[in-house]
Amino acid sequence: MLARHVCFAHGAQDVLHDVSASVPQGAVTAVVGPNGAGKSTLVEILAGVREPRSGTVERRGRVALVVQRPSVPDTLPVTVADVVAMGTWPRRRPRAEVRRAVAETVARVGLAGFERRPFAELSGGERQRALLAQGLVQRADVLLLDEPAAGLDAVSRDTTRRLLAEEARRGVAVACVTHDDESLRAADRVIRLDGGRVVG
Ligand SMILES: Nc1ncnc2c1ncn2[C@@H]1O[C@H](COP(=O)(O)OP(=O)(O)OP(=O)(O)O)[C@@H](O)[C@H]1O
Repeated sequence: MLARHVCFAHGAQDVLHDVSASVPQGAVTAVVGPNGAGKSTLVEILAGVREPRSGTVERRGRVALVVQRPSVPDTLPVTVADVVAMGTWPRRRPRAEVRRAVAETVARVGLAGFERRPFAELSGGERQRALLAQGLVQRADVLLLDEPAAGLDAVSRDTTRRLLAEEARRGVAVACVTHDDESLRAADRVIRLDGGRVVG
């Protein structure tokens, strides 16, 4: 995946200035920089949920985006298994295969036994892991994540890093916004943003 000369404005103000960056297959790319640097905006543009004001994004294959944990109404009647299964919606698969993939992926993120729990009843870190599972179950060619380790304990952060490395090993182009030094060290490549520009 390749972004070329991307500019993006929230309202009248540009928050990304002439950003060019690549997210190659088979590698984990960390997207780092201070608060407000434009990391989430860049990931949303790479994912195609926002359109650049100018510049281009070249995408190959299917893209999965893992958003930061959303707040959900307590009464929202969806379970962990439902949230993960939503990741299978873009590509129709036989029901038995969906069930198997959901169970496998829930276990990969360490949530085995939580399948029937209402999503709204999970802790913040558990929700984040369910959303990671929703991204992984898609088996997309590009996996984009906005701070997947935010609020996770050390063991879960470690699991998340290992899962992203596994995805990269099977050829996925992984890009991950992070503030965490361990994730930065574990990444194969880095896109460093500051003030909406690529630096360093
Ligand atoms: N919906 C919005 N409307 C107006 N400005 C916005 C909006 N979303 C983000 N911004 C601004 O765009 C800039 C980049 O925000 P972005 O969320 O991409 O930064 P970030 O690097 O992901 O920050 P953080 O580390 O705090 O998550 C910031 O100055 C922010 O205030």
